[in-house]
Amino acid sequence: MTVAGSDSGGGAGIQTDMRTFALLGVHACVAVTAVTVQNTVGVSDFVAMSPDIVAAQMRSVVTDIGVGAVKTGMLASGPIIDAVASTADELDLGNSRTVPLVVDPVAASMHGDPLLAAEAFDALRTNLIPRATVVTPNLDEVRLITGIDVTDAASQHDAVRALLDMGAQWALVKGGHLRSSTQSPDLLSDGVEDHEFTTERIATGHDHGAGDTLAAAITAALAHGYSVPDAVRFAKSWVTEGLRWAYPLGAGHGPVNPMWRVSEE
Ligand SMILES: Nc1ncnc2c1ncn2[C@@H]1O[C@H](COP(=O)(O)OP(=O)(O)OP(=O)(O)O)[C@@H](O)[C@H]1O
Ligand SMILES: Cc1ncc(CO)c(N)n1
Repeated sequence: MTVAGSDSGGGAGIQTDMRTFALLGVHACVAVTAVTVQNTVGVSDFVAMSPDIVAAQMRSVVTDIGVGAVKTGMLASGPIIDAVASTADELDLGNSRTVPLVVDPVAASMHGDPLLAAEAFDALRTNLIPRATVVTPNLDEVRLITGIDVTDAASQHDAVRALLDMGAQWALVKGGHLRSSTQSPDLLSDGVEDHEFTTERIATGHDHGAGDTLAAAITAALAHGYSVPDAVRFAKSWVTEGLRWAYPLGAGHGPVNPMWRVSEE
C-alpha cells in the first residue's frame, strides 16, 4: 500500500508507486493524502485530504485486503502525519511491528516547491520517523529534519546516526543530490550494520520521481519478504535502470522510467 499524493504529471507520487508495484508483482492499494497540480516544471497548487479520510482509507484496505508492506510519501500536513502514525499503531504497521513501514519523508518537489507544511517537521521527527522500519530522506530532507548538511561520507554517517537516534529501525540517506560527485552513494544502517550502495551518476536531466521509485521498489521487495538490506540493494539497481531509461517530457524534468524492464523487452 502507498499512502501518498497524486502527481497530475504522472512522474512521481501515487502514479509512480503504482507502476513500480505492478511491475514488481504486487497489488497496489492506495490511501490518497493530497492532489497536486503538477507538471514537469513544478507544483503550482495542492489540496490535502482530511486526516480522517486518510486514516479511513488505510483501515479499509488493511482490514479487508491486508497489506504486505506500506510506504508513505507526500503527507502534506502535521495532522495527516499524526493520523497516519496513530493508524499505523492501530493496524500493527512499522518499526518492531508485523508489517514493514517505509517512510519517504517527502518535503518538497525536485523543483523546490513545498509538499509538506513547514510546521509539520516536528510531527515527522517525533511521530512518524520513530515508527519507520526504514526512512529514506534525500539530502534536502536530511537538512530540514536533522539540521545536518551532508557534503561527504562522514556527514552522511552523522545524518544516518541522527535519524536512528530519532527511533527509525533503519535509515537510508540518499546521495542523489550530491551533484558535484561522479557517483550517487546511498548509505543504509540500523546502527549495527552499515551498507553502502554506490552507482555511477547517470547524466540525465530526467530524474523526476527517483526517490518515489526507490522507496516503492523497497516496499515491494519487503512485501515479497526480502530483508531491509536486500530490499534496498534490489531497489537501488531498479531505480538506476529507471534513470538510464528516463525520458523527456514537457519543458522540465522528465520522469524516471519505472517501465524500463518492459521498454527493454
Ligand atoms: N543522476 C543519478 N544517477 C544515478 N543515481 C541517481 C541519480 N540521481 C538520483 N539517483 C539515485 O536515485 C535514488 C533517489 O535519490 P534522490 O536523492 O534523487 O531522491 P529524491 O530527491 O527523493 O527524488 P525525487 O524527489 O526526484 O523523487 C537514490 O538511490 C539516488 O542515489
Ligand atoms: C505527489 C508527489 N509526491 C512526491 C513527490 C516527490 O518526488 C512529488 N513531486 N509529488
